[in-house]
Amino acid sequence: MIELKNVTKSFDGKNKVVSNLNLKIEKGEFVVLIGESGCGKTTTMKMINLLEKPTKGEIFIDGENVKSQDLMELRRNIGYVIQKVGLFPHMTIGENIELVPTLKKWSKEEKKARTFELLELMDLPAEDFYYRYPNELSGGQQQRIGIARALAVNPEIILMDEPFSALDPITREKLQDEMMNLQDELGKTIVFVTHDMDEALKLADKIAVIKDGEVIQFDTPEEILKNPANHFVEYFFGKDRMWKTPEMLLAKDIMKKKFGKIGVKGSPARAIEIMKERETNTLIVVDREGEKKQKPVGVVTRNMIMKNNGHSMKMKEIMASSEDFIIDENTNMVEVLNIMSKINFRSIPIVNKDKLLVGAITPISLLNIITEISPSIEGGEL
Ligand SMILES: Nc1ncnc2c1ncn2[C@@H]1O[C@H](COP(=O)(O)OP(=O)(O)OP(=O)(O)O)[C@@H](O)[C@H]1O
Repeated sequence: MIELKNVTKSFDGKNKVVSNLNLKIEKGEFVVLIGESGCGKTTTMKMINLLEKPTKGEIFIDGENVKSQDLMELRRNIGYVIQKVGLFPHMTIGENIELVPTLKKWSKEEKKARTFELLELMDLPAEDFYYRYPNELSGGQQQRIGIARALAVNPEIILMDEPFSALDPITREKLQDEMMNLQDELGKTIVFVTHDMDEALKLADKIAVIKDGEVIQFDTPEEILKNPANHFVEYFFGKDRMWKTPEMLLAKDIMKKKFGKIGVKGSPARAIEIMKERETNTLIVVDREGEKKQKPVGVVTRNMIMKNNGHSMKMKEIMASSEDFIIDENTNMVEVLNIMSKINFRSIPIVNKDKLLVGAITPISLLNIITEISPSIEGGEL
């Protein structure tokens, strides 16, 4: 775990570049620092491995103050990747990756085995790349070497300062995907600086939005989009961004908590009554009456009731069984729309992990969410 406690940094003794900053990064978390140019992202990151010294405040790694650690050891044990990868041109790729293992006095065999392993991990055939020089590699390949080098001694923590920003968009996206796979596999604690919102939303477990050297929101990408801490965060990420990333909208964000429902033993007459009260043509059928701990078992529409026309029948016989279309509350909007397109009624039950009914999605709830997140509609242009 990395903890920054009341950290302040001033280069000139007057202006605070980082101001009383607090941040707690859990083990295995991928944290992205984002903010406008000059807000203090890089300085914050550099203080973690003491490339910059805090003017005030303390930084702890796994509970130990970084100040009390041997500086060289500290830096060698934290992987560091920067934008211009900084490979030494006169050294082979193998030698570049083996820099820290050499400083740590690993044996030749150990170093080579590890470097081969890392090159394969980076999808670069080791037999070939090990012996090449940096200028024989493309920008994307060099950046992969930079990551391999940062991983060489298998550090728990990796700091990455805009590592992909000098790359073309396609290579950049490819490396982001690789980074995500790598993180799934290795589970490192990663602190990643970027000013690219899409990159932050894609990679981060948590995003720290920094403004004037202070963290103004530290949360998951979903929360930052759904509940921005203030206008700056909302403006910074763009109000319509949520709409561009519908996979971040979950059923629980869209669903209505109040909706028409009826027990399996309810009569058609009672169903029609509830439909009138609720001004709806569709009800969720639940396993038992009462407000709590109900499980959805089906959906009934006015048409189904009319077609059956048997007043003595119960909902159980009339309803469409919901086995195929019950949606978990954490299902994303893209999947919700997909499921809704396959059914021919207008209300769909949402359940929690215990399969209990927690809400319903209807066309109205979808419309509400579109209105909420789409700036053009908000402007009254509909
Ligand atoms: N060594 C230094 N000496 C003096 N001022 C510095 C030094 N390093 C950074 N600064 C200043 O501190 C402020 C924050 O810089 P920093 O590099 O941390 O910002 P950033 O958020 O990473 O910016 P960018 O996105 O443009 O890289 C800037 O105003 C910068 O000019």
